[in-house]
Amino acid sequence: MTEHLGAFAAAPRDLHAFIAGLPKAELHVHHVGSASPRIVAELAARHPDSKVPTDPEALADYFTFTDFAHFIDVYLSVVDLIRTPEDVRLLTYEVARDLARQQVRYAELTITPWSSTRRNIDEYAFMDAVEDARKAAEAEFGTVLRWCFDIPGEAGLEAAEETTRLATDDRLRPEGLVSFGLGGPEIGVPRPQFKPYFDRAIAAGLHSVPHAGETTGPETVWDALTHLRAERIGHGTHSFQDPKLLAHLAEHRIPLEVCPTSNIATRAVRTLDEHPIKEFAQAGIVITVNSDDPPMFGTDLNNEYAVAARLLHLDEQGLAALAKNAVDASFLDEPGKARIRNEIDSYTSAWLAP
Ligand SMILES: O=C(O)c1cccc(C(=O)CC[C@H]2O[C@@H](n3cnc4c(=O)[nH]cnc43)[C@H](O)[C@@H]2O)c1
Ligand SMILES: [Zn+2]
Repeated sequence: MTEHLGAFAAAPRDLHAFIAGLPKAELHVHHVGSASPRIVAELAARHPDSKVPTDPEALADYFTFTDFAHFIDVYLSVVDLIRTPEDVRLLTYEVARDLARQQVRYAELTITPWSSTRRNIDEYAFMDAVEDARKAAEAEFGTVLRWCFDIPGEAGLEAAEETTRLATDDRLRPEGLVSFGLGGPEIGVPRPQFKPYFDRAIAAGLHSVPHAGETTGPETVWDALTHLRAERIGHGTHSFQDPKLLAHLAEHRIPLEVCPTSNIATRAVRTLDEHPIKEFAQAGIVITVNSDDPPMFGTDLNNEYAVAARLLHLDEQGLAALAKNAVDASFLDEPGKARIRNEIDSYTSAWLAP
């Protein structure tokens, strides 16, 4: 079993406590990939024919991946556990609870609606379920959720068409939807083919946030910028291989949604010490730190901040700046951003006061 949370211990104890209480925003976290072992067990109990283990130790082994393709296979077995609107609501609400526990004030959750509608969940009931959970989470936990609907690229243009319809049809489109993404494997799934779908989503007012450069090289990031008009890049890990791209991302202030532990768990990067986050910082790129599929990768957002603190030699002020990067790069409205920025500043000042 991979034990990525071990990295958390590497942060000094005080920094660890500082991170735990720091108000944060999470910009790159997947809906199904956030199902905690407790939720997976509950869903599996509802649907006992599933092959997903429910025992936490067996689940930790099950969530150890040989490569990105293996990760997607396992991911889809968890997707198979979500069969009813009530499953969707439970998952969404419990994900919000886990985020709130980490002092996450705002999160953009990536949802793949096509995976649910193709499993015969009624599209209106699906939208009602996520919206109902969003409103309950905000009222009960104080965590504001917004949605990114993503195309599962490997599923092809039919899935792209359906995802675009679900994201742009005024009768369906949920109030919390702010952005449009592209996920799944990158190898053999060229980004330019999705241009017409992104054009429609952008015309409907959605922000463009495709995954790119996670498992392929910098040319995929260029494609995401040029063809999909990306405003932020999901991962962008392999951007470090192209100095011109690094300069472009820095100059145009296009944030990267960096997910360090995810890159190790899917074997996109060999070790945390080899992670290019340092090169991104040196190039002056706006870095946001995120958890991607936290329970599947044995991590959470607090751990990702601890990893970033270690790799970038950040103190409390540096961590507060990192947290504010995520707020600034988010699609929250200005008053909402100002509220979280002020909270970060007050928390940090109080922590550092003699
Ligand atoms: O739902 C299906 O039946 C289905 C059929 C064929 C292909 C797919 C997908 O490609 C789903 C991929 C799905 O994976 C999500 N995801 C989660 N973590 C990551 C990540 O680190 N990098 C890329 N994608 C990720 C993402 O939301 C995709 O839509 C599904
Ligand atoms: Zn992702």
